[in-house]
Amino acid sequence: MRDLILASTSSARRALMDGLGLPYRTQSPGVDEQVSSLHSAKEAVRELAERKARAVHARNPEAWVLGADQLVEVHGQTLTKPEDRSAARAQLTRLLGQTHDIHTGVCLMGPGGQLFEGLETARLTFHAVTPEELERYLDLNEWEGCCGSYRVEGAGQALLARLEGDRSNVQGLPMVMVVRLLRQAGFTFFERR
Ligand SMILES: Nc1nc2c(ncn2[C@@H]2O[C@H](COP(=O)(O)OP(=O)(O)OP(=O)(O)O)[C@@H](O)[C@H]2O)c(=O)[nH]1
Repeated sequence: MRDLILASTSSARRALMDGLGLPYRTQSPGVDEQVSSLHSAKEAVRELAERKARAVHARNPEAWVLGADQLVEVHGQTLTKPEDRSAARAQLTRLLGQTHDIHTGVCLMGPGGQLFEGLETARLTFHAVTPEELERYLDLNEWEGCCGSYRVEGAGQALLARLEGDRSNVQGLPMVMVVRLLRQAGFTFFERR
């Protein structure tokens, strides 16, 4: 059986991989997530997804390693995970009543150094809500650990006026693409264990 590692500390990514039913384990990528400011959001998430996969693969050269990275892009500005409630309020203020893109880069690295990678974008439009409603949403703390400061599978879906793309991409892994990469790499599914 193939040794598959999810190079991630994200509970949302783990939940998505759990749903797929393939045996896997997780390891923290432990990489510096700084990228050149000259990079576009799409270039940044592709580079960081590969950086995470390579870092864990270097420690586990016989394994298959899946890395991912995500950024929100709104009117040319990129948003990562907010550091505190104030940063989350600023992020959501930029997103409410607007349309933004969430980009996720995915990189699958094999024992022989084979690379399978992809990038997926979802486009979301949020309702404009009152400052009082925004404060009530912030009270739910869904902003913690999420780039863009919302959870599309949680109460944050009440902010969502329109979603184009793979909903799982918003949560952290575009599973339609992840399955495509795994199948390209020769993974088989529904094995009796
Ligand atoms: N549950 C949930 N998580 C979200 C949502 N939107 C973004 N995220 C999370 O936001 C994080 C994006 O930051 P990244 O830097 O790509 O990943 P990370 O959290 O640092 O985790 P690593 O994979 O260990 O790098 C991921 O953990 C995503 O799962 C959402 O709608 N729901």
